Amino acid sequence: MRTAIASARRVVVKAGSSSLTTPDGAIDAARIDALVDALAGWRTPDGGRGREVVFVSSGAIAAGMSPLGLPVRPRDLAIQQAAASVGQGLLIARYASSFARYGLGVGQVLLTADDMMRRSHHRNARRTLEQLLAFGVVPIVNENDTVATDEIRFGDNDRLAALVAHLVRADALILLSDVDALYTGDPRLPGSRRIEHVRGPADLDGVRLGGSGRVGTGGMVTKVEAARIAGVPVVLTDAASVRQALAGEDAGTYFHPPVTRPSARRQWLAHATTGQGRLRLDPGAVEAVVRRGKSLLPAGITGVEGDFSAGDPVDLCDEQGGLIARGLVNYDAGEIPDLMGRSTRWLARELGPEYEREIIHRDDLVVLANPETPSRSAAG
Ligand SMILES: Nc1ncnc2c1ncn2[C@@H]1O[C@H](COP(=O)(O)OP(=O)(O)O)[C@@H](O)[C@H]1O
Ligand SMILES: N[C@@H](CCC(=O)OP(=O)(O)O)C(=O)O
Repeated sequence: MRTAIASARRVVVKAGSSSLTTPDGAIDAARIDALVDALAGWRTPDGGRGREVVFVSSGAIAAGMSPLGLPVRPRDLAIQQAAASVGQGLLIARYASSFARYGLGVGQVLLTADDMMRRSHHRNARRTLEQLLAFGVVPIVNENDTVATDEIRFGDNDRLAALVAHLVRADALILLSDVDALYTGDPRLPGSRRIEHVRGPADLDGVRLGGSGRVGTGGMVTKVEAARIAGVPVVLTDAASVRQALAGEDAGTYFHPPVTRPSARRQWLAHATTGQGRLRLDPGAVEAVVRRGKSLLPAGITGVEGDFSAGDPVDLCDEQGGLIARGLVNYDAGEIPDLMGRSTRWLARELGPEYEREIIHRDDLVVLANPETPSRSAAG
């Protein structure tokens, strides 16, 4: 028994396009009803309140294919957006009538990656979701496909689901796909075995994470990444197993949570933001920030790139350009060259006491890489 899941009071459940639509691009009403049966049943086991579900639903583009006469999933962004516009309305209408069978209302919440990054939008989204839950309504979240451009899109909803789990401080995340678990390789190939538990990156050594099916987008790579960043227990399985998954039974693949859950602010900084510029640090500053949890001072900075403003998230890199941390910067990009390499005492004496402040305060910093392991390049 997975007790952390069985005792969860608030869960985020994400279903991929392949679980909600037919391969030719139409809503699969029977499967949606079956999924809603399971979610409504879990939510009100004894007709009472107290368990809450936030449902992240993909499938807008896929559901718009057949009505628009599109034989295959479109690649062109404008056609995808038109399909999403048609399909999203149909999906929500279907959820509304399906949940109505249980006397439950639904609320549509469409979000972009930019909404997750901007603190004020993020706060508003959280308030709305909390209010919907307080009304006993089931929020149904999707990416706002009609305004998302290729560069900033989530594309798949796996990462969005993990960010929504952060946003509502969910107890668990359930990812539903058209495969019942993560396998050691593409499950369509002979010899692939189900992985029951993932406790850390070592459990994924040698696992081949393939691409998506006919109507989905991210494949397994984005699901494993979502499980890595969720910060809570995650189950990856198929829609037919959602009841067992929510009951904490042995279904699909169970991703164990980290020993300590990061603060909401650090989760937001690490996973919902992108650096608006880069600061290069000397080895002493890397050591202070990564190992000693110190604030970043001007003395340890050797380079600055980008056109950011005070308050923006910026990436911190080591001398090789490897990404080591991200933080909310206290100065505009244009101010930093005059401060770099200087002690705070010198800056306060020469420029005034307001220049004594850190470049990034340690409460606004999150470490992203351990310098003992090769760091990812921040440029990519
Ligand atoms: N190692 C693996 N384990 C499980 N499934 C895999 C693996 N590698 C590739 N896949 C494929 O990933 C697909 C699911 O991804 P995707 O189509 O994006 O789903 P969804 O629409 O549910 O988000 C499955 O159909 C499966 O064939
Ligand atoms: N927002 C998009 C999600 C696209 C998609 O295919 O996602 P997924 O099925 O989760 O891999 C939609 O609703 O069509």
